[in-house]
Amino acid sequence: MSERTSPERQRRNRTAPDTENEDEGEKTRSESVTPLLRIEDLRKHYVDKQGVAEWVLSKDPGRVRAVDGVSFEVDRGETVGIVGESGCGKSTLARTILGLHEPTDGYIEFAGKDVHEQIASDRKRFARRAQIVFQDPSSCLDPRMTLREIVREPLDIHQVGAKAHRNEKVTELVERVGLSTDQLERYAHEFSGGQRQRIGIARALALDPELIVLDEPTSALDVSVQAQILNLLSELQEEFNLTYLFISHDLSVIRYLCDRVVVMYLGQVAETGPVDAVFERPAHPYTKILLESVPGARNRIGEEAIKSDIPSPRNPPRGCRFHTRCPVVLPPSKYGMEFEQDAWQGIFEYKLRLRSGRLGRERATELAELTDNDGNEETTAKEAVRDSCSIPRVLSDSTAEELLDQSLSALVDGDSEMALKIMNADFESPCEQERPAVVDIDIDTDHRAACLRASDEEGEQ
Ligand SMILES: Nc1ncnc2c1ncn2[C@@H]1O[C@H](COP(=O)(O)OP(=O)(O)OP(=O)(O)O)[C@@H](O)[C@H]1O
Repeated sequence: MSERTSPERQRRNRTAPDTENEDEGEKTRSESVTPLLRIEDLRKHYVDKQGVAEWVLSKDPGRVRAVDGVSFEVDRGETVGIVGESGCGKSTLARTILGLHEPTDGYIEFAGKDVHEQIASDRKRFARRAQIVFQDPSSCLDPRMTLREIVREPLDIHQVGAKAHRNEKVTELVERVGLSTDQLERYAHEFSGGQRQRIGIARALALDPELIVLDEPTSALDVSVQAQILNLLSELQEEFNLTYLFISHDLSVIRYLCDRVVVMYLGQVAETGPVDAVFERPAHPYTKILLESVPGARNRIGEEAIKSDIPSPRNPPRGCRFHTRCPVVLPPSKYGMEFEQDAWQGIFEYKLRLRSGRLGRERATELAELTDNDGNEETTAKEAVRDSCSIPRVLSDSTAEELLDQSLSALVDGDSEMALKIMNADFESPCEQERPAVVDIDIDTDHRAACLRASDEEGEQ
């Protein structure tokens, strides 16, 4: 890892928070330079209740590592996007930041102060400063309440001003989000999806928050309605000096709305930086795949473009979590970079298939039967396995060739365990061993990625 001071650290150094004079509503000098939100090595693990029997018997029930060591910052007035496939921990991250989940470990700072302490001393005050808008507003809009009551509820709970003032504020908010005051006595179910989302936004704005977490706020809406809501969010941000944390699957929406983006993979940060830098010069293989798999305007994550299914956060791969799907896994250092990349990817694919149990003697025989080679049975099966994993018939490195051949022989003899043992001992990628640190790609723009290839390049500079 670089000896240089990371941008995060540099920013922190110039901000020694002077929070003593921080009266409610008063912005101190330090607030203007301190990031509004600072997350450091945040973890949120759920107790895994899947398989109740196992859970009851086990003294150490399994854990779902939904968020597992995430660090980033959000400056005031910024919009930071959180993107990643379903299940990578985006919502858990958002809810933990807002204090809706207790973190397992790590630190969350809001306006220069520990969120945990802020919540412990005055949960209501923190709730006024940080609000959330959910994907499906219906889930949090009580069907027995009218539009007026829904938007007024936070003001009532927090006892903001007299009743007349609250009603006045409701009218202003309703008009500001593009709804009509004629609709104030209507119930939530009488509104369309887009209108319900406007209600959710008005409600989130009621307490004049500084931060709004937008959890997939437009993904349930039609494209045209989506654009209207995004425009509304942009206008509101400028008008009320809001900071947004914007969670989405949709890369085109992220690019449209966000200043910076955090790409998450299995509970960890894969890459982060300004949207233009990350979209135009992605440094992490996962980001590249996400971007390549989504041509056209509506850039949704094309999971089919990635080699295999996403592993479970219950049992994430060790080392780099992306190594089981990565198309550019590093070759073992003992073979050096002379190992042809294509050949190495084939060898690694063979190893992953062995490890997952997708490849055994039976499968090797099936593959051999599909070929029209009627030579020696063992040779045919070994060649069929090589072909199916795109491994050249002969590797240029003679030691590697000998070891791979031993593994293939064990496989076709029915000893998959030995076949895997050889591969584990002699073909272990650094990506399986080492969790990559998040390193600078471009220190000036705060573009960073967690990939051993990026670390190697940084080390060479
Ligand atoms: N209460 C819970 N108990 C156990 N596991 C949970 C709980 N909530 C979420 N998870 C698991 O944690 C992981 C992360 O879930 P999370 O909802 O944060 O992901 P996400 O990226 O927001 O997904 P999506 O885009 O589908 O909303 C998933 O594997 C999920 O099944």
